[in-house]
Amino acid sequence: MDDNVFEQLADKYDTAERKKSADIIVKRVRPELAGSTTASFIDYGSGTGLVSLALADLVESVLLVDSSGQMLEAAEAKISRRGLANCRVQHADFTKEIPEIKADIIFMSLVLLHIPDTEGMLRTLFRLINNGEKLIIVDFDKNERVHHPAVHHGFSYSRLKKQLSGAGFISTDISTFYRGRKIFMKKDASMFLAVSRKQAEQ
Ligand SMILES: Nc1ncnc2c1ncn2[C@@H]1O[C@H](COP(=O)(O)OP(=O)(O)OP(=O)(O)O)[C@@H](O)[C@H]1O
Repeated sequence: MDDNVFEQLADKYDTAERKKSADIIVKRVRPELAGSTTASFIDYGSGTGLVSLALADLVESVLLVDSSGQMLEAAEAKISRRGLANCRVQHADFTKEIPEIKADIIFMSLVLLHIPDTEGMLRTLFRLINNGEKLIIVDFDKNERVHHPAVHHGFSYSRLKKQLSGAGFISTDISTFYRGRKIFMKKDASMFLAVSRKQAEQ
């Protein structure tokens, strides 16, 4: 398929709702990337790049990783149309196979909730982050109104912090930054941002 077809696919996937939530997330994440102009950045579970392509001007390079080839083809079409020379894509599912890649910052937005083994994923991400650098997670706060067999119903600060420290991170700052109507499985919900640090080599 040519770029045009994938742009149409992105248009179909990038609904008004998804764009709105991506805009809210981009606004919250941009200040976290101040001073990161030399950083390599991985967006794990990037989808079509709605969030990370809007962060690309703040970092040295962006690698969009997703388990869906179609999402990545749509992302690639956007990258080439916008001439984003520092962005590329990689097809991977870290729950199945972990590629030989490293980054200064790994970012994961509304993806951890889809991954059954939270601790296993956090340990994997820890290994891929360069010493002294960080993991940024955006996800939903724990929400008793949400019930779905394949999705975590959000995360509590205390449990997630424990899991992050179990994975090796030395510190985590978490804060809720947005509350919205019907944003999580059609239920009212809130989103948090967590920044976890990996110790610099001693
Ligand atoms: N294990 C995984 N590894 C890499 N990418 C993943 C994995 N699981 C999901 N993704 C990607 O993360 C993105 C978001 O996940 P998913 O498609 O399940 O949610 P969604 O369709 O956006 O639904 P929702 O709106 O409920 O979040 C998608 O681009 C998907 O391909």
